[in-house]
Amino acid sequence: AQPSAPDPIPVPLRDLEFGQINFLHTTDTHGWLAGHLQEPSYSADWGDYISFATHLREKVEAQGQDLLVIDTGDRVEGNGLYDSSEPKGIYLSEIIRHQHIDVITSGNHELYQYNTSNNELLTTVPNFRGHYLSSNIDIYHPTTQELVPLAPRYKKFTTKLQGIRIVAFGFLFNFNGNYNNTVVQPVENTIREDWFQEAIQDKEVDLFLVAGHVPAHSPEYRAIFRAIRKVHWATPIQFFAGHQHIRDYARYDSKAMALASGRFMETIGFMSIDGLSTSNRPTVTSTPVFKRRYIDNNLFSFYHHTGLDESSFPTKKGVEVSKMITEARNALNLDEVYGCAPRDLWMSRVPYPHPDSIYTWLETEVLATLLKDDSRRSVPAVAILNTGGIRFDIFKGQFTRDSASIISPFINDFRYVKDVPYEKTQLIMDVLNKQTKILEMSENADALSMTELASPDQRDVAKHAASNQEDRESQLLSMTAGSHQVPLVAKREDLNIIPGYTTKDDAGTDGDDTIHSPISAYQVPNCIQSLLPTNETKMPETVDLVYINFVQPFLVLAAKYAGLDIDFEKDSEVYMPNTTMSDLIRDYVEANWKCE
Ligand SMILES: Nc1ccn([C@@H]2O[C@H](COP(=O)(O)O)[C@@H](O)[C@H]2O)c(=O)n1
Ligand SMILES: [Zn+2]
Ligand SMILES: [Zn+2]
Repeated sequence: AQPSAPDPIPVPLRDLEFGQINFLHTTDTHGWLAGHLQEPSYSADWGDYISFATHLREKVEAQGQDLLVIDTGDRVEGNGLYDSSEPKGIYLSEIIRHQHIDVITSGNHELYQYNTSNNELLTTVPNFRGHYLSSNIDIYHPTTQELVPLAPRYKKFTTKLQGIRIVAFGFLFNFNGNYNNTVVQPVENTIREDWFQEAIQDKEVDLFLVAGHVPAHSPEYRAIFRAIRKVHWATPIQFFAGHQHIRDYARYDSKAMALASGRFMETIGFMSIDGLSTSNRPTVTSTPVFKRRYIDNNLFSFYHHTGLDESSFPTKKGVEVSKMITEARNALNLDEVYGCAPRDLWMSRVPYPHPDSIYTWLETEVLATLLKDDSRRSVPAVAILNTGGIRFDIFKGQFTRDSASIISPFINDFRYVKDVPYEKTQLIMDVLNKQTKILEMSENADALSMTELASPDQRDVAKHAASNQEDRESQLLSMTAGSHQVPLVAKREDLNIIPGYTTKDDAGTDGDDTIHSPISAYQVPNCIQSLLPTNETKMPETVDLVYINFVQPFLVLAAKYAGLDIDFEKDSEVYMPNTTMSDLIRDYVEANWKCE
């Protein structure tokens, strides 16, 4: 762990249940390779994860079993370790490569910017040659301009000890917000291509492995499941999922499961399968047994699951990588203190609006006081911000350079359109905040989902049904009941129960390794707004409509719905040039949050 990371708290744990093949899975790490420096439950770093995977591999291999390590993308954007370097990501790529990863894929964040996807092609793919898979992404090569697959479409391999014959794919969900140097083919089209159909015709396969930056419960994974089942009615399929930033597990049938392992290095997903027919043992006919576990990323959990301790756990490589992270953080000055937060500000632990809501704080304090273009000082404005642009809570205490990247990593401009009737801006807000898909009537027929504007974990509305009190209480009850059904090795009287994940998924409520008390979660809107004041006291008739540029494609549709004829490409201009949300937050913190 990093020198300033808090010690983990001893808590009751559920064991891992191993099988013929075992998996460790990360997704949506978004640069958090240092772990969480303000939260003991997630305080292990990438070096610790390397030690953990090494020991777990030794442990299962000693039993004649296999271990594979998977990562399903969104490794970039969201933490100072990635976003603070110039160019971005120079330290991150060097650190990540030290983990042995058997199957690795791209997320959408690898594709938003021209440089990020090129960095995948020129650095990450070669670093993980033979392991990086990209079934539905092509890229215009930066030197030849030729459209080429980002990485091989699929691979077939046999595991070391069990001789399990695996055909593996690497998918990205149907993403259309990529920069124009990449092409993401819809999954439903990809699975009709010859290479995919040939790959799934193979009869000598014991397991299909579909790794992807795709939600566990999604039309894309259902389509892949159906395509494989048309040819192989009974071959087991293991999906690894991501993008929604939630812990989740989907059961497609008795032999096809999907595991999603959260976000931001909070969770190391574990999966095992037993009872597979293999090249070594071809005759097993029973239904395989799938087990899943969401491991809290901290040393207490790692020691427990490996049976090791403070002195026997660290490996040479793990310690070296932890040191690389410390050195990178120092070189980037990530601990530089901008101010001290007087209280916690939450994304979804409190309702919105609320005095402790980060969005209420942004609306009423940050945007209202600091967002103003010099040339538009006398013009009132309504500023619209997508809640998904805000990525994490603010904890009471030191607010650092790292915190600024963590809360708001994106280089999004503010733009504006002048003379928009105030009433229409409110209609636009209503449309943006509907949880609907809108079909663009113009030249392309892509559906834009307004929920893309929100924080990723807000998109699965069903999951958030769990935010109401009744459901939380029943979760707590079933969690306690569940704890009787699985081994609870570390349950001792002196162990605390602390707030954290209490996951409910298709296999029940016993997936988390750590028994936690629940945390409240409330739905927040897709977009928030701030009325930027002038000296005028009465409500203006027309305003500047100011917005974060990420919102523009959605705004185009919402404005049409509101009956406005605005050509956003032509009619909008940059508002407060060279200013990002992160800059405004930093300015606010420096001016208002003095440390004692
Ligand atoms: N420039 C950007 C890019 C993304 N966002 C927000 O992030 C969401 C995607 O995040 P995942 O980690 O789930 O892939 C996206 O839907 C936006 O809400 C942004 O605000 N600005
Ligand atoms: Zn993500
Ligand atoms: Zn994503």
